[in-house]
Amino acid sequence: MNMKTDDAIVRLEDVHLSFGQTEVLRGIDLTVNRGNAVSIIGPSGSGKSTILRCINALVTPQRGRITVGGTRVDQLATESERIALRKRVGIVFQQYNLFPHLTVLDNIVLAPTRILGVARGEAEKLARELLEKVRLSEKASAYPGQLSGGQQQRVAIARALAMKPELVLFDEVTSALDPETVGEVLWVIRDLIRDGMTSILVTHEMRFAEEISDTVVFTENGRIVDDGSPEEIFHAFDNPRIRQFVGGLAGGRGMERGEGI
Ligand SMILES: Nc1ncnc2c1ncn2[C@@H]1O[C@H](COP(=O)(O)OP(=O)(O)OP(=O)(O)O)[C@@H](O)[C@H]1O
Repeated sequence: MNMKTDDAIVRLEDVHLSFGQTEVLRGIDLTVNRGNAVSIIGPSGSGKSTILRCINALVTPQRGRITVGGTRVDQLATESERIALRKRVGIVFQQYNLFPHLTVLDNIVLAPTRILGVARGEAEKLARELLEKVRLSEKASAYPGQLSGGQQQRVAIARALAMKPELVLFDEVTSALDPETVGEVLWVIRDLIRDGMTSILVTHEMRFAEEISDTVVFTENGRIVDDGSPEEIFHAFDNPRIRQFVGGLAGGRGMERGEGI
């Protein structure tokens, strides 16, 4: 059992964000406590990925407050402040973006040595521990092109963890994978969450979200229209929109992308 505590590590308050004329976030309030896992679900284009990008200072909202571990993310003024934040907040994307000319080990060692100034030997030791954690010890000397999509994504997760982040954001990390490699990536994430890693996940994998989340948040049209325990969101079905959305996903993979909703 994880040690769950009540202290918030992430807090979004009335966050509004537009790209040009398009209002993408329309007043998001979200609190994530240390050691918890929060899944964000909802139709395509509802703003899920944008919420993660706000937390990681990849985009800046026009209105509202975002706090990560005491830092006002919405007020970061310089790129070096944003980089400092990103050392503490890992993010894993749908596309793994590993360096193809570097071995798996070197991909993981790169950021701790270059950005944090960790000694090579120490960074390598941690990288090997992380490879064990993501069940890829035997691939340390391989190049990304020699790995399956699922294996590359697990390396990308190890790379994020090598920075020893306070929390990790997972942005649809299995959406680009072959169905047979999705499970191995989800197992790794589940292990991390069980170990107490604070995590926010945008996912279309409903069963996974149900299994691993402390809280599930449902977004639509840039708003959080419901949130609660997995039991409340997936089974109580007070909200007909969620019932329709989750029910629709049972219809096939196309529906998982939110099509036809
Ligand atoms: N950089 C950008 N410039 C302009 N519009 C953007 C940008 N990023 C996202 N959008 C738009 O913002 C809206 C929300 O996008 P977002 O990726 O957050 O949705 P999502 O809920 O994660 O969708 P999906 O499940 O399809 O990934 C979409 O209409 C998208 O086209």
